[in-house]
Amino acid sequence: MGFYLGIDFGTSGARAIVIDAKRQIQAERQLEFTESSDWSQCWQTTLFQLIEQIPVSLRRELSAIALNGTSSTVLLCDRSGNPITPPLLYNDARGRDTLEEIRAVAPPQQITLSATSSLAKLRWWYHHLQPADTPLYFLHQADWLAFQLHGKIGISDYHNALKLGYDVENLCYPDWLEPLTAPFKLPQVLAPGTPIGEILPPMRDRFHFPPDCLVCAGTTDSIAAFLASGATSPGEAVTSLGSTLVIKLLSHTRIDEAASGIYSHRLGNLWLVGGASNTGGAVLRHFFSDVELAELSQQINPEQPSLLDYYPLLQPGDRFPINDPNLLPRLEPHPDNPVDFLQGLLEGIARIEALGYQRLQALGATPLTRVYTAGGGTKNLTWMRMRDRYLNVPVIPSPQTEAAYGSALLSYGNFS
Ligand SMILES: Nc1ncnc2c1ncn2[C@@H]1O[C@H](COP(=O)(O)OP(=O)(O)O)[C@@H](O)[C@H]1O
Ligand SMILES: O=C(CO)[C@H](O)[C@H](O)COP(=O)(O)O
Repeated sequence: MGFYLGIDFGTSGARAIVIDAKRQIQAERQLEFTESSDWSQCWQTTLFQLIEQIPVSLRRELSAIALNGTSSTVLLCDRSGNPITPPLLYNDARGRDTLEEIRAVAPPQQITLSATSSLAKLRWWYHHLQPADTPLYFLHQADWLAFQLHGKIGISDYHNALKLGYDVENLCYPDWLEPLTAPFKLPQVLAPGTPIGEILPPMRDRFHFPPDCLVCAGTTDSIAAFLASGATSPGEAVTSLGSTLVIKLLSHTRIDEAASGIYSHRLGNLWLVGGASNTGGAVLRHFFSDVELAELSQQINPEQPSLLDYYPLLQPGDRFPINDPNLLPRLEPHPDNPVDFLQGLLEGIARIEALGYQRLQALGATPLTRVYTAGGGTKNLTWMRMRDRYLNVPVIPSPQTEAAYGSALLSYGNFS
């Protein structure tokens, strides 16, 4: 007995990692999402297919499972967990029109004051769905996926619940939130990693899990990447260069500033301060294949700054370090040489990252000492060198870059 399973639902695919009690990886599997018109169905199928790919000898000895999902990807379900409307994805900004009603009651620097926050999405549903005669449960992606395994409806963790307005300092929903969230049922919130319950018998039988295998409260994808990195000292940070750019700095001080989309997750008795930008690998992938990215990057001289001044976005709107749902992309002029264009994009993203860290320092976060890097951009050493130049601290790949590894550690109990 003694294996731990972490499952990461990212923006473009899902990964599973099994570790042993010495934190060594015993199995790793991944699946890309296919373009889907039914996301919840796609996630459920992917979850089950991923589990099936884990060697049955490991599954038979699993002690615990934890999942992470993309932050602010949310669902509305009936009491059996059936989604009653398509999920709203992490970057869906349709809630922008509800910000005034949130601003009217929320404290001024609340992270819910963002067009993509979970609360803004809940308010959008409130205004656009027919009233239901049965209770409707508001869940995050990670909550809903864990529910498939433990079967208890309405349970979340305080990482996922932050952008819904949960008070992570006092561990309760604040009074100002109640009038905004009725009549929806909000999840009960547990500390990430807390055991929720044993695996459901049909899941146990289908996947050959032991009956006492526990399903634990999860986290968000970029916090899981932080946990995987091994960063533990205040001043250490992790930048996730996946489809989006997310930065997280471990700090003694809590910081929340709505105008720059800066917020603080709780991590033990410290804070993970930072924010998430819509820039990142998704913009690179729009213009280049991964093979082109690798080849063209080798032709860039990282010591020679580009003269291009891009703010790479695929559509108007950013969350951090400028929280403005109407912010325009800046991708002109477009040089003929693809190497120059790619250099402009990589530098533009590096400048946004540096601006984010500068803002955190200006607001009083613990001084930055080093930046670990997780996500698909980690393999780009040219980019790493450019970022080193902008950040002025060592930029190094995380020893473990996969969020699924962080969730596996969570299920092992390291962070509860
Ligand atoms: N050599 C590279 N340089 C920079 N970015 C890369 C490179 N290879 C892949 N990527 C980027 O990595 C991203 C995928 O990373 P990943 O961590 O899997 O994302 P997510 O989990 O957010 O979907 C893609 O958007 C792609 O553009
Ligand atoms: O952009 C994202 C989707 O990949 C990030 O997961 C997200 O917004 C970061 O949020 P959090 O700090 O709550 O983990």
